[in-house]
Amino acid sequence: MPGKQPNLFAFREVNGLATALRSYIITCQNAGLNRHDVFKVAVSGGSLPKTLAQALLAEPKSDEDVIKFDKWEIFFADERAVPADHPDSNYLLIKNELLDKIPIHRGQPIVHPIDFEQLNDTQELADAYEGTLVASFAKGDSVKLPIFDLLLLGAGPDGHTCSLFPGHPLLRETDAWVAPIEDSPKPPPRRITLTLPVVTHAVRIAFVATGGGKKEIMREIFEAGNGLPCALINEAAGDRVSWFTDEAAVEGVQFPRRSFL
Ligand SMILES: O=C(O)[C@H](O)[C@@H](O)[C@H](O)[C@H](O)COP(=O)(O)O
Repeated sequence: MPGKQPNLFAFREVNGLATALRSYIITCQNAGLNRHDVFKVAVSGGSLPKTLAQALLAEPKSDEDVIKFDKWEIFFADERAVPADHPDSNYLLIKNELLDKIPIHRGQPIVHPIDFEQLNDTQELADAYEGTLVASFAKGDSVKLPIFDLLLLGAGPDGHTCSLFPGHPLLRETDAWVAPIEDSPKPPPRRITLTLPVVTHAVRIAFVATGGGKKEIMREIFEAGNGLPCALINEAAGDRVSWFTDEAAVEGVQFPRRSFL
């Protein structure tokens, strides 16, 4: 892998992973607040929201260990083409796991769901969500790409992340910030997703991948690459990428682990 390598952290248990993830997110949050007095983060679905909730809802251990939700602006890395109250909705998942359990004062944190109730056409929906990103990240200026402070992503057993699937033409998208997909190999087929250039442009990108079911694809991502979406992100963003895994997920993976300080 050329250039700087991603950080691979492997924890014995998800508890240790969640503690480290909390501390990593606070570091990213504080950097975002220093930069622009807001923390702009995008999240995806799968098992991530549950681990995220475990990390973020934990009791603070010190005065520095503070999650400033009132400064957060939360976006979605991808979404399925279903209403926000549908069981397949990533928004519903994160709402149930996390948002309903944190204090919301005066509309803070700001949450930007992708709501298929308003528009059912995936291209129109992608354009509308891109408009949401433009309003937040560009503010009237011409900006080539949005810069998220942090993306919190999962890794599928086929090496997909967001709704960017292996071998899919969407991986070659260079202009759009948000794109529709009508033929996702993982159901449901209709979705919208952040594009690869947006993902790799983020200040920090964190993947959470746990369980022995991930070890084959983790080997492929870290040892061969094979153009898998997760590997493309590792290659493009290098040490801006951090993988939070458990030992089961990286058993046999030939790639140096870093210790989490
Ligand atoms: O939209 C989806 O289909 C899921 O959100 C999916 O992208 C998920 O994030 C990965 O498959 C990892 O899932 P796990 O973390 O549950 O393994």
